[in-house]
Amino acid sequence: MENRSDKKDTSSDKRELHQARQGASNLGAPHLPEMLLNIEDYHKVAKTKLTKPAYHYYANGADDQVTLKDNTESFKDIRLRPRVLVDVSNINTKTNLLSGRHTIDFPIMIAPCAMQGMAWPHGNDNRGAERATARAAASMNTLMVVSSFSTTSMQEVIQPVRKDHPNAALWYQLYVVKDRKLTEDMVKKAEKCGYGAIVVTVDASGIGNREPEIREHFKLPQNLSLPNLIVKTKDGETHSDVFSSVIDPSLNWKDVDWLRSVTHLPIIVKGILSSEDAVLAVKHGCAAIIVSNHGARQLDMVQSTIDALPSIVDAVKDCGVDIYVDGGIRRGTDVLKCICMGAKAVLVARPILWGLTVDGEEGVKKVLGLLKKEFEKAMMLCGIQDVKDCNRDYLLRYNKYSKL
Ligand SMILES: Cc1cc2nc3c(=O)[nH]c(=O)nc-3n(C[C@H](O)[C@H](O)[C@H](O)COP(=O)(O)O)c2cc1C
Ligand SMILES: CC(C)CC(=O)C(=O)O
Repeated sequence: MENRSDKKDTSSDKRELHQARQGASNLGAPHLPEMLLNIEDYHKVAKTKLTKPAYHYYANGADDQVTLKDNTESFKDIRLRPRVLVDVSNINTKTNLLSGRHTIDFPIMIAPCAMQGMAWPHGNDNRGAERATARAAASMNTLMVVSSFSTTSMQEVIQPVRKDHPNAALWYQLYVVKDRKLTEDMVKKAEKCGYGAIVVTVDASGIGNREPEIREHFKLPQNLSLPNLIVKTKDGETHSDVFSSVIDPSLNWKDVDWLRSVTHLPIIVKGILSSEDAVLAVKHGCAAIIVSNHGARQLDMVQSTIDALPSIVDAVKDCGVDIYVDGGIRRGTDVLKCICMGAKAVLVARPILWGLTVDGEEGVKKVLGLLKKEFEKAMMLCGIQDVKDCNRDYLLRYNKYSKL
């Protein structure tokens, strides 16, 4: 059995949550919701609630998971260099994206995450998960990127959310599929239903070798589907089989030009790790780039994203494109380091999945709220009044005692 339940909150759900909290407390995790103080607390509780295959699909990285560890550990090699006696009675974290196309309250966005239905199998016919995430993002005044591999169709995510939050900011993440007509249809549909940009993922010509999920025989549960791709997995078929059969490994820079020709939406490339590719993205008219190693789920042994970020910023900072970064961000101080290094905003994936698993929309809101609060406190204690003032003078490379 893959899913815990497909019904609305009932007393058995509450019993389950109580048991999960008790289990979590045996694992050393806090059991009172108000004691979930940080992202790792949410992770511990989520682990007790998810099925083993789903947990391994969400949590793990590729091969020996060297980069997975680096993504979080590399933040520790950078230390903060605060300034004092600065008036920080009003901290401003409002951030403009894509030359003012969107304004978000704080520079932390939700990264595209496939198959959220396993984390929150509630709502109409199991289509509530991505909606819960989108509602949480909208009510916190930040942005969500919806995955091509979502378990709720792109229309069914955006339409109900926009009813309550007419300005909800959502972007659509695109996997370019071999069937270019379907790719074009997806892009046009995203444009029609109100998504604000197309985020094309470019680091997945094939799926990474994720051994823990293979060992656990991870498969999308039969009661879930991938409606954007018009795919329902067949018996015995894994998401990796689906991925290999639909994703186009011939994708190249000419396709980025083609994408720009079929939509008016800004194109953002996700999965850039070199300054050369960042420069190419600018040449091919992309509006923004996301420095990402796909949460270390694709190619192991690549650089952590916080280490890849500075040379990319240096290469394209004057070109008028936004630079975003994701990977291993778990604390407000991590966010501050990214912004001081030159990113406009960051994205988080796994923390959102942990919040969604623990308490649906409320859980995602709490996780976003935690990161926001930690970020504001880090700015305050660093003597930074406005996100626009973040720069590398606030950073030190630990052990090398040099400024970045
Ligand atoms: C379970 C899971 C599913 C993901 N699905 C997608 C996806 O559909 N498309 C995509 O571009 N990236 C996907 N990613 C990668 C994230 O968007 C992001 O790049 C990365 O996970 C950020 O690192 P973090 O999880 O450490 O925050 C996924 C990541 C996870 C953990
Ligand atoms: C279907 C998957 C390849 C989605 C994804 O990007 C991921 O699991 O990292």
